[in-house]
Amino acid sequence: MSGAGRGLSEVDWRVYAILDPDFVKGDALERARALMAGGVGVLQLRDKRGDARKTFELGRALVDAARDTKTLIIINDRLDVALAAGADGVHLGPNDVPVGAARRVVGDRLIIGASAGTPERAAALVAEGADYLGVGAIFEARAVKSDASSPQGPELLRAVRRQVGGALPVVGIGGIDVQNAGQVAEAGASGVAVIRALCQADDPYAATSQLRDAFDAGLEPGR
Ligand SMILES: Cc1ncc(COP(=O)(O)OP(=O)(O)O)c(N)n1
Ligand SMILES: Cc1nc(C(=O)O)sc1CCOP(=O)(O)O
Ligand SMILES: [Mg+2]
Repeated sequence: MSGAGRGLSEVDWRVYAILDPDFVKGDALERARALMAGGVGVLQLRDKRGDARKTFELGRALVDAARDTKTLIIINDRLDVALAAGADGVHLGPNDVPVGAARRVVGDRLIIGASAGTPERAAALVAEGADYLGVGAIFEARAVKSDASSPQGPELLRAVRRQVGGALPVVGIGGIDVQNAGQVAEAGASGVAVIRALCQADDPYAATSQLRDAFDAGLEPGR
């Protein structure tokens, strides 16, 4: 059960927005509100340059803004900030607190997401207690994350699904947009995690539903 009382099975993973203040056009909180109105199921705060206080303050504002919505709020990297801000969860990568250690501290109080770049890593993270996986880089993403892997293509998602089965949500990440979201759905992902496609869209509300439609189209049989 998440910090806000929502169970994992109630979450709509199809559009997972990552709000990164370094890439947001305009005001971050205003954009977050538009994304929530557009129906993003998950919104991650990825604040790579803010200090803990600044991330806490924006995180807290996002938690307040999400209160009467179905959007889950996740904090990137910082377990302490996720707990203090009352977020639903934390997303942990290879340079963050290990998933198993985080799980021992928070039990079921937080959803714990983790980054997997290979099927083997995905299996290890599931064993450590991850609730969902972010898998990438699917397409080119080094303009946003300088240490992202070279593009692995949707085949990486297929390989991760073969390894971990359907037991937990798996979102693709890296260079995903309305043009290629369908390929990510076809490869077995539960959703698409995106920065530029939503942080830089002129109309974030419309962009959210376009991305969801593109993802859904990839799920249609015989496509
Ligand atoms: C949903 C999702 N998947 C992967 C990542 C990447 O996390 P990480 O590898 O820790 O890299 P940074 O984003 O912290 O630079 C993510 N943030 N979200
Ligand atoms: C934060 C992040 N993680 C990645 C990974 O491969 O783990 S790629 C990436 C950047 C995603 O930004 P955009 O949607 O604009 O490509
Ligand atoms: Mg990280």
